[in-house]
Amino acid sequence: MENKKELRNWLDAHQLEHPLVIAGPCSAETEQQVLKIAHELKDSDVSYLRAGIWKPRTRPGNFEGVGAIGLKWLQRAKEETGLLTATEVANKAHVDLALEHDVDMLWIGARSTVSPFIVQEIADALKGTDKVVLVKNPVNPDLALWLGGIERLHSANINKLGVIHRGFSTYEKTKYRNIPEWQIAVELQSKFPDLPLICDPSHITGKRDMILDVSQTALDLNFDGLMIETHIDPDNAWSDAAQQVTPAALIQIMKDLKIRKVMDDEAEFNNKLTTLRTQIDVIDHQLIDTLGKRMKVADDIGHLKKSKNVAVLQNKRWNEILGKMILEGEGRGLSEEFVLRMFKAIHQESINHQEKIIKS
Ligand SMILES: C=C(O[C@@H]1C=C(C(=O)O)C=C[C@H]1O)C(=O)O
Repeated sequence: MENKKELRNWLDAHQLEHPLVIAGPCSAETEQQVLKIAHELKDSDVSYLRAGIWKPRTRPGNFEGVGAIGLKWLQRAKEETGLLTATEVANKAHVDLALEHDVDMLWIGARSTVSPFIVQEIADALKGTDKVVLVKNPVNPDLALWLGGIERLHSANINKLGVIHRGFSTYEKTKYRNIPEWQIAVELQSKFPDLPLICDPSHITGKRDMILDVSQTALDLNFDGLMIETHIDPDNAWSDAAQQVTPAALIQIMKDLKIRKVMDDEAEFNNKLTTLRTQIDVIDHQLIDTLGKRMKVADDIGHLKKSKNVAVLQNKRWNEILGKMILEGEGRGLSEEFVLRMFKAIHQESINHQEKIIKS
């Protein structure tokens, strides 16, 4: 699949002056709950009312969604408020029911995107549809798998496509529920600049008080829209209580978000930008040059180790370097996380160089 301008058509047709907003409860719970949320969101920036009807839960025994009856509640919400509707589908039966109930936007969840069999089944069931279909990233940070989902839908003649970035699972405990790994979304944008890209800060953060901050980052990275879980009584929600916000909080988030332009034509701004970018280019050149020099020293160490039959990995020395560099980084405004990532990558390259020498 190639990038093409038309990929944006369905989004442009909304003629919005703000990011696309998809909001509503994690799960549809009762008809009254769905209708109340819809009415509270009716006059906001929200275009699509979302609600989970079938909920894929990590472990059995939790609330797994109300099922098809919830689609009738969405239909009624649309009739009463004019909001378009959106829900997750995970197999052919879901697709058939969603289409029967005229759901306007369907998305494939992160746990389904990992399975090409499931995505293909959904693509076949949706063949040629004029509904909007969005693909959430797979739970593991695999851009090819994510794009593979889009390509399967595209091959089934579905033209109103988009992607949702909901973060990636990790075994490590972090401040996020699912770490954003923004560079994956940035890479996706550079491959498909016209494919609408939506951020789901609710699943990235898992916590309502971090949603504004992550939404702002997404907009600063040129995301086209936001999907935010919204509930009239978040603390008593039947699923994902901690990450849902009230409709009033959602409206406030929309007010607080700063929408930035992609570029500005003013000459003075552009001159300054060019000067600063020239500085970055020079520094990047120095970085590569310095790294090349460091690897040459690692090669010399490799030869030395080979001559005395000494192991490549030297944990004590390595941990000393890491400790020192974290401190030095701190003094220069570099986060521990960044210094660790960067030096782990450098260490791996150094090991690869020495391995090559020792094995030769
Ligand atoms: C270069 C060495 O080999 C390995 C690579 C290191 C590095 O690149 O800094 C540090 C320790 C070793 O694990 C060394 O032993 O000093």
